[in-house]
Amino acid sequence: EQNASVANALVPHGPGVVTPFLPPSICSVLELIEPEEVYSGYDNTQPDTTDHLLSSLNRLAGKQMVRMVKWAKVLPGFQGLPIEDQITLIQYSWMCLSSFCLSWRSYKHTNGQMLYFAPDLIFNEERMQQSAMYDLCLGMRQVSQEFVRLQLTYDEFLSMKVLLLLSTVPKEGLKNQPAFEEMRVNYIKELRRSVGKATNNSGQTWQRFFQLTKLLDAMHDLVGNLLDFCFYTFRESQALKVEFPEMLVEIISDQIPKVESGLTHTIYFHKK
Ligand SMILES: Cc1noc(COc2cccc(F)c2F)c1-c1ccc(CNS(=O)(=O)C2(C)CC2)cc1
Repeated sequence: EQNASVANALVPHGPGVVTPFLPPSICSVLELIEPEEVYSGYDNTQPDTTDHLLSSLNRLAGKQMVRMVKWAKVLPGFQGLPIEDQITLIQYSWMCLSSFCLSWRSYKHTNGQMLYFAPDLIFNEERMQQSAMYDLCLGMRQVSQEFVRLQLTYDEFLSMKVLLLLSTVPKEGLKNQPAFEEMRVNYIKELRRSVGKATNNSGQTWQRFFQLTKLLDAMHDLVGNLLDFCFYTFRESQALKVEFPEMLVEIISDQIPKVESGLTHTIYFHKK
C-alpha cells in the first residue's frame, strides 16, 4: 500500500514540470570550495620588529598552506592528475597562489591601500618598511591596485587563481602532461566565461581577457623576487631569528634545489 502511495505521489497528475538536471557550474564549485580567511594570531603586544613580523607571516603562510592543499584536493579536475603531479604543482605555485590571494584580500578589504595578510595582520606603509621587504610589498600593492582599476570580479579571481596553480611545471614535463593540459585549457575557457559575464560585448571581452592574462604573467615576475627573498630568509633563518613552520620547511627545502637548478618552467600567456 505505502508503495502505492509513493507511486501515486511520483506519478504526475497534471502537466509535469520538467526541472532540467544541470551539473553545478565550475564557478559555483570554485566559490563553494574557496577557503575561509585565516587569522595570523599576531601578538600586537610585541614590538613590530622585523623578525617578529616575518615569523608571524610564516606562521600565517603555514596555516594558509594547509587550506590550500585541502582546496586543491577538491578542485574539479585536480584529483584526475597523478599524485606526484599534484604535489609538484602545489610546490611550484604556492607562493604565487598565496600572493594572488593576498592581492584579492587587499583589494576587497582596503581597496588596494594596504596589504591585508589577515584580519589581525594588515601592513600599512610603516609595517612594509619594518618588514625588510618594502619593494616586494609595493609590488604586491600594485597588483592589488590593478584589481581596483579593473574592478576584478570574484569569478574572474577564482578562475585566474586555478590558472596560477597550473602555470609552473617541471621543464621535463609532468607525469601525465596531457591530463594537465586538458585541465589548463578548461580553466582558460572558465576564465573566458567569467570575463564574458563581466563585459557587455565581445570586443570588451577580448580586451579584458588580454588585460587579465597580462596580469597573470606579471604575477610570476613579482613572485620570482619573493621566492628569492624567501629562499634567502629561509637559509639565514637562524641568524635572522625568523621562524618557519614545518609545512613551509618541507615545501621550501624541496623547492629550492629545483628552482635553483632551473628545473622549473613558467607558462606565460604573452611573449616578453
Ligand atoms: C601569509 C602570506 N600572505 O601572502 C603571502 C605572500 O605574499 C607576500 C608575502 C610577504 C611579502 C609580500 F610582499 C608578499 F606579497 C604570504 C606569505 C608569507 C610568508 C611566506 C614565506 N616566508 S618568506 O620567507 O617568503 C617571508 C615573506 C617571510 C619573509 C610566503 C607567503
